[in-house]
Amino acid sequence: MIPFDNSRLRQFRSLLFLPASNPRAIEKARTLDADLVILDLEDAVREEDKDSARAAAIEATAQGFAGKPVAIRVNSKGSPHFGADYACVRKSKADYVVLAKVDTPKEIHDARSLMERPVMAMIETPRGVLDAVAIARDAAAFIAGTNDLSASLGIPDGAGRSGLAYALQRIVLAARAAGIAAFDGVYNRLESDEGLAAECVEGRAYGFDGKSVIHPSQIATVNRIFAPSPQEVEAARRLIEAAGGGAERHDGRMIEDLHVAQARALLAKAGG
Ligand SMILES: CC(C)(COP(=O)(O)OP(=O)(O)OC[C@H]1O[C@@H](n2cnc3c(N)ncnc32)[C@H](O)[C@@H]1OP(=O)(O)O)[C@@H](O)C(=O)NCCC(=O)NCCSC(=O)C[C@H](O)C(=O)O
Ligand SMILES: [Mg+2]
Repeated sequence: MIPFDNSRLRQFRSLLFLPASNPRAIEKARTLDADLVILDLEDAVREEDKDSARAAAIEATAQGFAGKPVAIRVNSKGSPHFGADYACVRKSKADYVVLAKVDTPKEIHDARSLMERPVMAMIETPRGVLDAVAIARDAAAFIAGTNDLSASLGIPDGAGRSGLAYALQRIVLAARAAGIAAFDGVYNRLESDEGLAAECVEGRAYGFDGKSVIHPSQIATVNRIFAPSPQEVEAARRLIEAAGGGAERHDGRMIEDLHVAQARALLAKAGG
């Protein structure tokens, strides 16, 4: 099995999806500040474009994304496209695979050995949510598929995310129990920066490491909100400096060693 650098995945803030069938988007992605580029072979690509999208994904990963890591999202294990998709990944220079609609731990285990890449699992089916703890054991990271989940749970369009709360918490819980990264789903609206920002704040409060994006205009907001703010960085530095071990008073609150570890993790996410 291919090992993966978990500490690198925990640093990602924005995961940019784009259809592998869209050459302009591929070109554009090379100039953008997303932390991970995901070339989609699944729902964003029309049936008649699947073959050319695979060829484009191979070519795009060979050319690279200006040093940025890149993943290919493949159709689920049960799909008629899975075989050709996995052959595509094997020929590509993708750093990661994103496997859509993961239902069982076996799918991840098999994909990891078939494709010889770390596999990020999309948790976007009721069964996937319920089996998340076992699925996390072989996954490199989780990505919440909030569109598919909402649809399969019967949550009406525009009803907000309250009906997803249990699933989102379970995705983060299972990821943390296995020590892997967890990323929030996409925000579909393209012209509501406020709505996107609110969903990022909510996602960070759930414990997600970062968020999926579908358009260049969403990257800056996600990167800003999922990176520690200058105030958080300053507070973390002061806490580490002040801490002497055990329970102590600091800045009008109690701190212990776990808060020092938390502050160090925050500084690592901030880049030092
Ligand atoms: C959503 C879009 C279809 C909107 O397309 P469009 O209106 O044509 O975009 P713009 O004209 O505003 O684009 C401006 C320029 O930016 C480039 N662009 C657009 N999107 C991307 C992108 N994602 N990555 C890179 N570059 C992008 C355009 O090419 C324009 O460039 P230029 O012509 O040079 O100026 C479109 O944004 C899009 O297709 N987004 C990605 C959709 C996608 O990948 N969906 C699949 C993943 S989401 C999902 O499935 C979640 C999950 O499974 C779940 O269940 O929730
Ligand atoms: Mg989906």
